Amino acid sequence: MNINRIYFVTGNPYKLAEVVAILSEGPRLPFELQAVQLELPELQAQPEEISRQKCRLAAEQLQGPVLVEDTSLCCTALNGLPGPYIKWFMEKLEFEGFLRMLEGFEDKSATFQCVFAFAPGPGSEPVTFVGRLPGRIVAPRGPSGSKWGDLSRLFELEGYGRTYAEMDEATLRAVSHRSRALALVREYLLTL
Ligand SMILES: O=c1[nH]c(=O)c2ncn([C@@H]3O[C@H](COP(=O)(O)OP(=O)(O)OP(=O)(O)O)[C@@H](O)[C@H]3O)c2[nH]1
Ligand SMILES: [Mg+2]
Repeated sequence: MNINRIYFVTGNPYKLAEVVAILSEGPRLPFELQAVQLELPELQAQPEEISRQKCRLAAEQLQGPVLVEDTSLCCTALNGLPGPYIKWFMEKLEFEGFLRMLEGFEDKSATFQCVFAFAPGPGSEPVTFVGRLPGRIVAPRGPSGSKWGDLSRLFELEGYGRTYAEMDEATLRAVSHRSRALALVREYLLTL
């Protein structure tokens, strides 16, 4: 396939910076990654389908190869909710309300899930890549005002005893849901 530039489409500058940083490590990809700041509609569906829909819209709008990503936070006690709607839950409930929602449940386990979707152009069925990070929801710990907001202070990574906000960048980059998914994206892009 003759691709020399892929658009990474997101409205979130932190997500963009992280994707660029992770992809710039390791073997060099034979494509230029070009950031496009665009807020795409996220239609109601299962996480992988939300990403595929974002990807189809982006490929249509930009008429070229596109990569998008959507992050979910899935609570076991809530059968996977809020999932892809976590952004709106945090905006409307703030962290106190979110914690209250889980108060009645003993099981506080949760998973960060990241779904990338890639399409070589409009009209192509997007391919998806999933990365997961297990943990649990805890009372907030770590600096407030960090780039991912309060959610990062509520999620404690399994096996680390530290919240997302308390982790150092290098360790996170090695283990995060986004890094795990991007390892699969890289593997796929290298086959094109
Ligand atoms: O603690 C965190 N560590 C992370 O690594 C992380 N990645 C995303 N998020 C948050 O989860 C929601 C997903 O929303 P999301 O995937 O739709 O992102 P977005 O709307 O900001 O950008 P985009 O959809 O334009 O790409 C948003 O509230 C993000 O702030 C994270 N929180
Ligand atoms: Mg979004």
